[in-house]
Amino acid sequence: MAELRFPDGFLWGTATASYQVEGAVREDGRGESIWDRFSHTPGKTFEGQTGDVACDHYHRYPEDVEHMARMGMNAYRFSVAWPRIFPEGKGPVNQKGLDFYRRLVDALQGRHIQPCLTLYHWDLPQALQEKGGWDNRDTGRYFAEYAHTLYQALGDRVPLWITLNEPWVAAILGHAFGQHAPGFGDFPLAMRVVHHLLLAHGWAVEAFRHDGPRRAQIGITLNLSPVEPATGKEADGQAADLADRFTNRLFLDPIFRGAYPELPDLMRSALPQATPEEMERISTPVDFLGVNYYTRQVVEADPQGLYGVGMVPARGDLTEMGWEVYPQGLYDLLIRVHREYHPQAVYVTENGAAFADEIQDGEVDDPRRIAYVREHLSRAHAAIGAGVPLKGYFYWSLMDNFEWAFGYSKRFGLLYVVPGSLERVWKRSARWYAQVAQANAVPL
Ligand SMILES: CO[C@H](O)c1c[n+]2c([nH]1)[C@H](O)[C@@H](O)[C@H](O)[C@H]2CO
Repeated sequence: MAELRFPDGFLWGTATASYQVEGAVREDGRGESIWDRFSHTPGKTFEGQTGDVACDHYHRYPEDVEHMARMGMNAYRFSVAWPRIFPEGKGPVNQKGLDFYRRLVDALQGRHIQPCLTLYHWDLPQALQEKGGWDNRDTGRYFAEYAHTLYQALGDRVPLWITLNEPWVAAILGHAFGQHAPGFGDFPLAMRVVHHLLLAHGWAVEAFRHDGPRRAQIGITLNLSPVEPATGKEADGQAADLADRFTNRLFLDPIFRGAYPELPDLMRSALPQATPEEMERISTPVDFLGVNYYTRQVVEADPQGLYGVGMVPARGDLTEMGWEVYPQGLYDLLIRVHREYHPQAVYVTENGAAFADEIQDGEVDDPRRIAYVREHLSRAHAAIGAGVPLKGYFYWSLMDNFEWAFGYSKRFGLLYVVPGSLERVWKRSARWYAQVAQANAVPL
């Protein structure tokens, strides 16, 4: 049978995040996070749903690790809840919180699954938010101390470390558009948060280089998407260039080039005046870039739009999130990032889709998810053939979980999570993905 073989040692994993799967939000000394506060604020999430219980991964992780092992996964990307380690964001360590992640890493290693640890996937301790959150530079210092604590506790048992998950989403959706925690609608604030998150990333990488684990690697995960103009008109091309600067290059340029991209005056003036030392720190070299890819953006010149940019509504094959299924975008993005930013290594740290999954007689047949993953993996394979140092792929997500403001209404998982019982049921895509991982090849 025709197949696309991947390089030996390629990582096949799934991804989750603490607030989306763990639950147990009051257990073993965990402090409140900004997502506890936000999800409990009326009107912020679908039907007021919260991550209080989520998938109860905090207690069910042994079963979940067993599912990963049965799927033949050799990697698992998860995030640590900062408020479990420092309930107040700083100060004395909560040992019980640290012990949970030690148990999780033990379970993964016991099944030969490489941990890939994200230090920050949006669940900032609420106590720090009350001191200004990411608008306060000190938060970045506390983040580096939190990172250092984990480096010491887990060290080389975690081969891959990610400082931040999608700082653009944390900054812009959380502080400019108000759709995510902490729920502000203040653009200048959001641009200060962009800079402070990048400083936090730099401090955490410096701490890693200074006395972190020797054989492990550190990087950052960015949400990236190709931006295309709706037409060949010059105005649409300019809109696409601006959208690319504001979404992709806003983080790629500081991290890999040590400077922000040219931005419109209003946007630029909202960024704090960065000193050369700060840009040096932000661009402390990383070992890899994590790419979260879901879809492309198509934009047009629109005087009513933000900075004159209008998003063209996606058409064609759409997921439950309304995102266009556009596998070619993954190839285009990987090639662009490789040629323009030259990361030493790249991982697809998230790629996946929500579809209207239904369980019937204990079965979940999800052919669209199988097609989605097969098409994206074929583009990833082509990118490797074109020279991109792609070392692994993490499907989002291991299981259906708390999809932020959408609550549990969007199912991305390979495992269907039964409401109420939280029983995990393999979707057909889980069995398909297991075959891919075990063969290290995609059947065509
Ligand atoms: C445009 O999609 C973003 O890159 C993106 C999509 N996703 C993400 N970022 C987040 O990293 C996850 O926590 C979400 O659950 C996941 C699915 O929505």
